[in-house]
This record gives sequence, C-alpha cells and structure tokens, in this order.
Amino acid sequence: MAPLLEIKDLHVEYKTGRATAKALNGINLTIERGEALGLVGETGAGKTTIALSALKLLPREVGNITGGSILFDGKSVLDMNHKSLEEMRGNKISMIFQNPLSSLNPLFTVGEQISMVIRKHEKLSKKEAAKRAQELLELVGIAKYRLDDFPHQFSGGMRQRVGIAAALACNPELLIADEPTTALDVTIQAQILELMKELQRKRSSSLLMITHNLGIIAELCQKVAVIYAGTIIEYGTVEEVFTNPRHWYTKGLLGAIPNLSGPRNRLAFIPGNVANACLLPDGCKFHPRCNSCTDRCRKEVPPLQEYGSGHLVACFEREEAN
Ligand SMILES: Nc1ncnc2c1ncn2[C@@H]1O[C@H](COP(=O)(O)OP(=O)(O)OP(=O)(O)O)[C@@H](O)[C@H]1O
Repeated sequence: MAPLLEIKDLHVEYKTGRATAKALNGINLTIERGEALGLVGETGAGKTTIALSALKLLPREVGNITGGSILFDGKSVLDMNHKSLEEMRGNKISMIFQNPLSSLNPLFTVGEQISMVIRKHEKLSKKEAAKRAQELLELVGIAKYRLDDFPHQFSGGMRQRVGIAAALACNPELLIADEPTTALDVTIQAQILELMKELQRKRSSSLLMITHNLGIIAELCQKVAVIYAGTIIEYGTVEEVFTNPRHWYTKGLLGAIPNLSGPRNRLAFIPGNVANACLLPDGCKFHPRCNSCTDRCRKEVPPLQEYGSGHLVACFEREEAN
C-alpha cells in the first residue's frame, strides 16, 4: 500500500521584493498510515512550509513550489483541482495551529464552529452535528455545557483543546500539529501533549508533529526528521536518532538540552547563526557552523544516505567513516 503522505524532492521559494528565500531545497519525507513523525529544526528551517505545501496552502504569489511532488494517498496534491483540495483539507488532513485564536472565529460559539466543520464534510442535521460537537468537546476534556461559549471565554489551554476538537471533527487520516503547545504554560503543555498521545492511541491516525522541542517528539512520535535550511539532514526512529545521532547538527540540538541529573556541565551549543534562506551557502548548508567541515563540504551537497535500520544521514563525514 502507498504511504499516506509522500513528499519527493520538494523545492519551495518565497519571492518578496528583490529577495528570494529558498525555503525548501529538495525535501524527501514519508508518513506511513498510523505513524507519528516529528519534524524538528530551528526557526526558519522550513517546517511550516512543508505543512503548507502538503495542503497546497502556500501564500499566493509569494510562495512557489519550484520542483518535486507531493502524493497524498497516492494522489498528486499539486495536480488536484479545487474540489479535490477542499475534500482533502479538513476531510482527510487537519491542522492544529500554534495560536488557536487565529483559527477560531470570535463571532461564533465553539459548538457552532465545530458543527460547521462537521456539516461541511458530512450530511448531518444541525441537531446531529451539535451532538457530535458535544461528544468531541468531551473527548478533549471540555464539559458539554460550554458548547455555547465563545472562544474569548476560554483560557489558552482550553482554546487549544477546542482547536484539537475542531481538527478531529471529520476523523482526519493525517493530523498536522504546528507547534501546538508553544504558546501555553508548561503545565498546560503537558496536559495537551497527554491528550494528543491518548487521541493517537485511540484513533490511530497519522501525525506530523512540528516542533523545536525534542522532548515532545520523544513523547509522541515513532520517527523523527531533522531539518536544516530546507533539507532533511537526519531521519530515523526516535530511539535510534536520539541515542545515536550521526549528524553534527542533530548532536548539537540534543546537546543543547539541559540535564537535571549528574554534574552541571556547560550546555553544548551550535556555533554561528541560523542559515539565511535568502543567502544559502554552496555545498552542505550546515558547513559554516560545522567543526568537522572539509573542502568537499563547502562544494558538494551531501546526499541523504542510509546507515543501517532506516537511519538516514546527510553528511560526508559519515560516508567516509563507513
Ligand atoms: N510568507 C513568507 N514570505 C517570505 N518568506 C517566507 C514566508 N514564509 C516563510 N518564509 C521564509 O521561508 C523560510 C522557512 O520558513 P518556515 O516558516 O517554513 O520555517 P519554520 O521552520 O516553520 O520556522 P518557525 O519555527 O519559526 O515557524 C524562512 O527563511 C522564512 O523567512
């Protein structure tokens, strides 16, 4: 059976004024049915651009797919007409955003909003949809009497729960969560993550979890893809990549997590600045920040290659070590 989402050699550019940001530079990514994939990388690495491309929702005129393909359930997203795209968005793929206020309409009660999503994709009466909305709110831990409240009457964590209920309204096959807990307090973050974990267990839908936070990926995902300057530089099972990172960037990300047990050593950090998508270097995009960079790294782009048990790494040093 074809993977649920298959992205091949995807290139995306944003054109603003005279500058062109090369946001994605040959992304290859696969999500299998029922699989949770974490996508991690620094700010500006291209995580949101991957999600928007999969939904064909890049900002018009500014964002352009300049190469590659995206297959959802074996069908080319880039060739879909308006009707098929509408059917895919919401019915098959749902997205949870960082700030739920931006996706909730302040003029409608949360019950009305969730019912509207349900009725857009399923032929149900208003009463039946309201009942389903009530069930969904209960599923995410919100009492049914709050169905008639407006978004501003909820706290940040509760709004994110409403956002999750709306995203689940049509039983999506793929849920994309873009930094869903970044705007929340840590205690609320933990509750939302626990909720997402439970939902994944119960519903067995696929998940693309976009985050800066490696802890979230360790909690929720089976696979992880590390992205740097619009390229996947390491990919594999969470267990393998986290215990045996092979790319210097992944090692840097993992080394930057404070360890509360043992002696308090200085945190490792990745030298230099995040790559500028308008001024990307030749060769390996990470080479200006890499302590092991060679002449070859400055000239050639290392391909993503497998080093056993589905662990992929894009680094010449790995290639030479094997
Ligand atoms: N609408 C836009 N116009 C111009 N450039 C953009 C636009 N959206 C994104 N970019 C650029 O594309 C690159 C990738 O951005 P993207 O938002 O996908 O990164 P990200 O990894 O999701 O970052 P963050 O973690 O900060 O959300 C960045 O260099 C960003 O500045």
